[in-house]
This record gives sequence, C-alpha cells and structure tokens, in this order.
Amino acid sequence: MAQSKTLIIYFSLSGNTKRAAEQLQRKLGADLYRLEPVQPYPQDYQEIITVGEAEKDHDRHPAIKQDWPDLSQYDEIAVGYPIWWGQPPMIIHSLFEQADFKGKTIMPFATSSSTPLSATLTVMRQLTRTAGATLTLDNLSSGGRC
Ligand SMILES: Cc1cc2nc3c(=O)[nH]c(=O)nc-3n(C[C@H](O)[C@H](O)[C@H](O)COP(=O)(O)O)c2cc1C
Repeated sequence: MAQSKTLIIYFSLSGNTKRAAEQLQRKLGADLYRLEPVQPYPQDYQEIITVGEAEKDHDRHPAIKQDWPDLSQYDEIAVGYPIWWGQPPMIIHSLFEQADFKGKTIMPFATSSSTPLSATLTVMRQLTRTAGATLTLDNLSSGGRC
C-alpha cells in the first residue's frame, strides 16, 4: 500500500511563507497548495495593514477558494502562514472552518519579522482541537507534540 503523503497548505502575501513552504515541500516530498482568499488582499502594504487589522478586530474570517486537493489522501497536513499581530491571520481560521481536518495531524509553520511560531500555538491548538485534529511540531524545527 502506498504511504500517505503530506499536504502543505500555506498562505503567503509577499512570498516569504511561499518560499518556506517550497523548502518544506522539498524536505518532505509533500504536495503543495496555496491558500487564497476569494477577494484578493490589496497590493499596497498600508492597505494590507488596514484590511488585516479590520479582520482581526472584528474576528472576520475571509471567504477562501476551496479547490484544495482531496484531503482523504493525506494523514498529515502542514499549515503555513505569516504571523500577523502575533497570531495566525484570520484566513487560517477560515481554513480550519472550511476544510475537513478531522483525524488529521496538523504541523504548523510560520514566517515573521521577529515573532516566533510559539506565539501562535495557543490559537493553533484551539483551531486544531475544534477541527478534531492533532497539532504536532514533529518534522519541523522544534520537535515534540503540543
Ligand atoms: C498585517 C501584517 C501584520 C504583521 N504582524 C507581524 C507580527 O506581529 N510580528 C512579526 O514578527 N511580523 C509581523 N508581520 C511581518 C510578516 O509576518 C512577515 O513579513 C512574513 O514573513 C510575511 O510573509 P509572506 O511574505 O508569506 O506574506 C506582519 C505583516 C503584516 C502584513
């Protein structure tokens, strides 16, 4: 029987998380899917800040395109995102609400200017638990279940 593959789902605006996801893809031999909002974010940095801040302040989870691969092929899903205001962006909430992650192992990874991945793990644990999945840092930099 073929071994189950890992799927990497990532969100990236300016390309840093995209590059991290591609590195991880090479390391894990995983499949790759870029998460995108239905309504694209603005190009202008200041406008991104305005839109992103409004989403955060109003707990608004943007509509997402839902053309990811059939998740039943994967036991492990790596979820990557840029850290926004010390947290995963609201689009990651949309992902956990719309995708069926029940029974999956979720491996988070993130890029930022300085905030560490660990700052986002309380939210990621909550999202993962609500989705009926398990959060792990195995295969990534830190190691260990959380
Ligand atoms: C709206 C917004 C909020 C951000 N908040 C933080 C933050 O709290 N901490 C941090 O270290 N970097 C923060 N950053 C920087 C991004 O996390 C960083 O540039 C990231 O690598 C961008 O990833 P991307 O190129 O995949 O979009 C923020 C950037 C944006 C646009």
